[in-house]
Amino acid sequence: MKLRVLGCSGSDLPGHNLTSFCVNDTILLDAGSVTSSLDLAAQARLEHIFVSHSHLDHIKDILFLADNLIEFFVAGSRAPVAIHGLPEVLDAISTHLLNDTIWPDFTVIPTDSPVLTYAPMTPGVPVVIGDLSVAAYPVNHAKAASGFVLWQDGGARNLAYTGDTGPCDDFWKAMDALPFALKNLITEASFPSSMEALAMASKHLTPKLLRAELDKLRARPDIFIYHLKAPFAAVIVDELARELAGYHYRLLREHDCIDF
Ligand SMILES: Nc1ncnc2c1ncn2[C@@H]1O[C@@H]2COP(=O)(O)O[C@H]2[C@H]1O
Repeated sequence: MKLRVLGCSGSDLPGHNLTSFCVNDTILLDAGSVTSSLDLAAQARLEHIFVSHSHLDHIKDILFLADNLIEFFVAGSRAPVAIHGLPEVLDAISTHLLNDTIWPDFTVIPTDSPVLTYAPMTPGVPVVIGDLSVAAYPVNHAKAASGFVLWQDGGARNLAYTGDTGPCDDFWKAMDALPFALKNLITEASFPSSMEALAMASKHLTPKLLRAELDKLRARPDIFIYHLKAPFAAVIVDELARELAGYHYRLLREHDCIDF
């Protein structure tokens, strides 16, 4: 599976795009920076959006994407873009965002061929899209949040994405219980270790907390780190080098294109 980084920052600043990854040109993992990263033709190829949680930095471009795509739906010529996620996450988007107050409800317009549809996920139950399977596993962030595991070829190729998360046990237990060995992990390091109290209050990780989380895993995947808060990035990078000594890891960058 080909993953393109549209945005991987924990901050919205020039040169720092909010979280969004594009998989195989048709699937988004989160939608923080889609419409400013992909041209219209690329946006029109999108068929599925997997939303980890309902914080604005992970969903805001669902709004602008829906508006951009309406011309492709007038004739009823294609299926709606499916928004996948935990029921609580989709309820939050429906209640607080696509509610005809903050933004038009593109799940009912155009009436004969809506742009968007909700596809609630049950944790651990895969959504199958061609030869790719995607399953949600709860993490510790916001009111409700999940990461996702994506796999192909019976698990021979696989990737887990935690989304934003603070310390949690269940996600790591689920990763070790997968019927295949986890090979790749995208996870977060938002704040420096000196800001652990804020990280815990906002349900995020520091390099020190991340190390403790990784030590819960029996699997030893390659690690890809995202969601650094830009003002603290230099410190976080230094701390990661110390805390993750012995782990194979790299920092994600916008425009990275990785074949998992
Ligand atoms: N209790 C808190 N105190 C200060 N900042 C917070 C708190 N909770 C959340 N935040 C900030 O609000 C942000 C919302 O998006 P993030 O989860 O990326 O990161 C979060 C923190 O930067």
